[in-house]
Amino acid sequence: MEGGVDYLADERKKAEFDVQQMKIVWAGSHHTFEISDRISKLVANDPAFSKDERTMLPRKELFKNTLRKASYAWKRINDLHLSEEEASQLRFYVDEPAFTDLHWGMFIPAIKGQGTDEQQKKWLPLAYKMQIIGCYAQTELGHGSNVQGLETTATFDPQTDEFVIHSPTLTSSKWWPGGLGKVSTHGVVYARLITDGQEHGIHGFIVQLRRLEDHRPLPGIIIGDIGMKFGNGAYNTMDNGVLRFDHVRIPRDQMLMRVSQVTRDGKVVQSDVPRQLVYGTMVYVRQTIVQDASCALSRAVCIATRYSAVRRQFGSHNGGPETQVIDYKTQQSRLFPLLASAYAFRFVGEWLKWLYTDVTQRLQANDFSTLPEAHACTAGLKSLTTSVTADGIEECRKLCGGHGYLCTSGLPELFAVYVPACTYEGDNIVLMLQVARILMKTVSQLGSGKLPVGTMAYMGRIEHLLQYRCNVQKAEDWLNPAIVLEAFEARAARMSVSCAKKLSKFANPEEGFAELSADLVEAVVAHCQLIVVSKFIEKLQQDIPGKGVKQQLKVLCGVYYLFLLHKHQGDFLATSCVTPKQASLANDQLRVLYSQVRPNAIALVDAFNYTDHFLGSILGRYDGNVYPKLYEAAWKDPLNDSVVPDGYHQYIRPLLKQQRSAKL
Ligand SMILES: CC/C=C\C/C=C\C/C=C\C/C=C\CCC(=O)SCCNC(=O)CCNC(=O)[C@H](O)C(C)(C)COP(=O)(O)OP(=O)(O)OC[C@H]1O[C@@H](n2cnc3c(N)ncnc32)[C@H](O)[C@@H]1OP(=O)(O)O
Ligand SMILES: Cc1cc2nc3c(=O)[nH]c(=O)nc-3n(C[C@H](O)[C@H](O)[C@H](O)COP(=O)(O)OP(=O)(O)OC[C@H]3O[C@@H](n4cnc5c(N)ncnc54)[C@H](O)[C@@H]3O)c2cc1C
Repeated sequence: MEGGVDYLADERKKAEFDVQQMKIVWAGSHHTFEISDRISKLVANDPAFSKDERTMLPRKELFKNTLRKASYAWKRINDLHLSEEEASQLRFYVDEPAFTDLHWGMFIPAIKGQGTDEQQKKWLPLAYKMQIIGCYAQTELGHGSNVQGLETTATFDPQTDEFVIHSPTLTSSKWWPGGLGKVSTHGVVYARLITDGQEHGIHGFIVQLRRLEDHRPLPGIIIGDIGMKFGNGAYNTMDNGVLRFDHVRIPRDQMLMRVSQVTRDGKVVQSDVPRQLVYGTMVYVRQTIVQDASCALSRAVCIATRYSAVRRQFGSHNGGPETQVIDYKTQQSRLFPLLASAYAFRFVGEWLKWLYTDVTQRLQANDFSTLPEAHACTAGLKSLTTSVTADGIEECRKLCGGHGYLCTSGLPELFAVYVPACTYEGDNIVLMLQVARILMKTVSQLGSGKLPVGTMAYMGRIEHLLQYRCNVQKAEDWLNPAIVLEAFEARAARMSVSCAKKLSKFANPEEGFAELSADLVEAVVAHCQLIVVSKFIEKLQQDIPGKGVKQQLKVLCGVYYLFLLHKHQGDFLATSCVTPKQASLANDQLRVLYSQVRPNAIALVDAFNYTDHFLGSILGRYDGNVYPKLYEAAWKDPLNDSVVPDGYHQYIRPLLKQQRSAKL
């Protein structure tokens, strides 16, 4: 709290659990809580990281300001000798998309994942010290989703032992890479490998783009920013770029050679690692995006929940206070499922991080068996969580009524920054269709004796799930996790099997897949929701200390799955996983759970431990002092710098004068 009156104090007193312990559950551990708490305050208390005017700055100023912040952040990281974990938290709490995200988040991971030991030894120290700044240059003007369709070429020249990087067409121009437009000195550039006139698929190459002396593009390189993007401030702090190559030469050892090598005489040698590792950086980032989803959604929910407790409309009796809008059942039924989803995504993100770490360790030991599971889970969960989060932020804006539309609510910028997550790192539909292929393959192999593993393991009980009948008889039965899991498993399995049956009727499976793709996406959604529900339930099986903490999480878990059951009851009914009566009981139980969330709502968002700086929202202020601050902020708008606006004499006065003379 920043001092002064706490207008939400009464709300905080209603909490039935230990908020401090919940903060630790949210953070993941005492250790991560301590770091994120300390670093978020460090950033919040430093005026150099202020975000106040961000939505009002013209692009050039905005961008320069981002450069200033990034350079200052780097200075603080070094001055304070921050660890890698602390440094990454600092960049997170600075809360401004910048070239550094791509440098640390994709360029370095690409070299780590696809470079040989020797290449890592050469390039990583330079990147870690930021003596070079890198981006991830994959997408082109003509192709993003279809990576195999990229047109940039990397042709081996045996005479000079070099690759010639070239953009043969306009559509082969690299287009979108963050950090490329104005900052990066280097890029991991994805191009079509050609040796001896033969094509060998897409590979990554480290290419220097700008001179280190004066930042000018190297010969043969055309480079710039692709222009303004959606929203004020928002993602416009990022220099997403365009890049063309005119026969640019790089040494042979700058092809990332963990997956395939090109020998001195131009032979392509495949390692024993699968080709899909070329896509490994995307798997890594998709996993981080799931964790980011819980951050973005929790942030919007925190704003909407606090404001809903402050805002009052209607319902005054005998001159008493009006009703807090959070007490309206409709408000609760829109807000609390999002609150529950924020927690659900936190836990599934935690699990996915574990899965990714496990897969990485296995890969290092040349065990590639869990790669398809990692691909399916990261692709599916990235799609599910970003879609729900983007829609959820917009719902939170609506939950804040008119004031939610003001930039000072923080919600418009949050939405504008967040919404491309549905597209970048793989368009959500394209990724869901990847999962659909894996689901269909799993179903088709069920009779072969090959047991499905990991998150698909439930398919191994297909006979049982096809015969399953839900035995809920009263509303409280829906609080039994075993019953819930079976209902979600049966729904997902039946939807997949139904698609597989339809698919088998097509003579050409590819045509069938295309024809049924909308149904397949629905089956994937059911499968991914099952994963999130099951990971939430698994979390509840852990030892969770703190008075009332586990109980609150149980309530939120119930809200999460019963809301899904209610929203998708069409699926559950159509697959006969529940009866209309059972669906109605689920909804009755959901209402009971909403009333249990209500007294704890403010404490549940306090548990995110967000500073007012990070939230960047007057409506979401910790102290709930909304109206005076909204009023104050309005006067800070540049439009209010003068009482009579610029342009009055040119445009308003002649207009008014003309109307007066017309009347006369
Ligand atoms: C503050 C934040 C901090 C850190 C985070 C940093 C940054 C994140 C923040 C913001 C993000 C900012 C920018 C985003 C950057 C980008 O957007 S980079 C560009 C991303 N581009 C994409 O995601 C492209 C999407 N397309 C694809 O992935 C592929 O083209 C495709 C998978 C859709 C299709 O590829 P194909 O080669 O045609 O494959 P296929 O024939 O369908 O499949 C062949 C087999 O390979 C398997 N497979 C596919 N992908 C993967 C993978 N990634 N990993 C493992 N395996 C994979 C597939 O299952 C097939 O397997 P089979 O067994 O059936 O052969
Ligand atoms: C803010 C932002 C930052 C980015 N940063 C980077 C970066 O740093 N580096 C980089 O390389 N790239 C970056 N990208 C590019 C991004 O990865 C691509 O835009 C993304 O992968 C989607 O590809 P696309 O643009 O080709 O979409 P398209 O594939 O053209 O999608 C258009 C529509 O077609 C549909 N569609 C496409 N294929 C299919 C199919 N097979 N079946 C059904 N429907 C289909 C999609 O669902 C979508 O509705 C960034 C993009 C954005 C918006």
